[in-house]
Amino acid sequence: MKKAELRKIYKQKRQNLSSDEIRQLQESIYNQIYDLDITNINTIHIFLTLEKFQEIDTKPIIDYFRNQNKKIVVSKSNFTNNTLTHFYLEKDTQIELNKYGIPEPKNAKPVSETALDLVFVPLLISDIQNYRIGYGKGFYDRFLTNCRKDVKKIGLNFFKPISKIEDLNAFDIALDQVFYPKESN
Ligand SMILES: Nc1nc2c(c(=O)[nH]1)N(C=O)[C@@H](CNc1ccc(C(=O)N[C@@H](CCC(=O)O)C(=O)O)cc1)CN2
Ligand SMILES: Nc1ncnc2c1ncn2[C@@H]1O[C@H](COP(=O)(O)OP(=O)(O)OP(=O)(O)O)[C@@H](O)[C@H]1O
Repeated sequence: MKKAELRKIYKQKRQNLSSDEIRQLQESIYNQIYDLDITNINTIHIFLTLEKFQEIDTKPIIDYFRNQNKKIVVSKSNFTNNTLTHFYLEKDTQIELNKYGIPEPKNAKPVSETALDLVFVPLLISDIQNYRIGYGKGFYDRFLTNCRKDVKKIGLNFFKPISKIEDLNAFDIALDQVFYPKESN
C-alpha cells in the first residue's frame, strides 16, 4: 500500500483505541525502552505527546532517562518550512502548546542535531525494513538527515510493521529499530 492510504488507515486505527488499550500497549513499549543498553548514550531526543492524535505518553520515558542522568532534548516545529529546532528539556523548562496542540519548550537552551546520540521517532506505521510514515510533512526526514551517521533512531508505535510501503522516496530514512507492543495487531 501507498503512504496516503496507510496514513489514513493507521490514523483511524489509533483514534479507535480506548484509553485502557493504550495504557496496556504503552507498558510493553516502555519495557523495551527500559531494556536498552544506554551505556554510551548521553543525549536523547524525544517527542512530546500530541494528545489529539492519541500518541504514546512519553512522560514516563523522559522520567526514566532523567533518573539515569541522561540529557533530554525536545523540539519546536516550524510549519512554514516543516523543520524542527531542538532544545534541552530541563527540570524548570516551561512547556506550552503550539497552535497544532504540540507541546513545545519555552526559553530553553538550543541544541545542535549533532549532539544527539539517540532519537525516538513518532510514526503512524512502519514497514519491516523500518521505513516509517508520519503525519506527512517530512519533519523527521529533514531532521534525521542533519543528525550524525551513528545516531540511533528508534521508532515507537502501537501497531506492528506492515510488509512494505510502496511509494518510498529518496528522502525516506530507515530507522534502526521500531518498538511496538508484543502480540499486537
Ligand atoms: N509529538 C509529535 N511531535 C511532532 C511530530 C509527531 O509526529 N509527534 N511530528 C512528526 O513529524 C512533527 C509534527 N507533525 C504534525 C503534522 C501535522 C499536524 C496536524 O495537526 N495536522 C492537521 C492538519 C494541519 C494542516 O496542514 O493544516 C490535521 O491532520 O488535522 C500535527 C503535527 C513534529 N513534531
Ligand atoms: N530532506 C528533505 N528535503 C526536502 N523535502 C523533503 C525531505 N524529506 C521529506 N521531504 C518531503 O516532505 C514531504 C512529506 O514526506 P513524507 O510523506 O515522507 O512525510 P512523513 O515522513 O510521513 O512525515 P513526518 O516526518 O512529518 O512525520 C514529501 O513531499 C517529501 O518529498
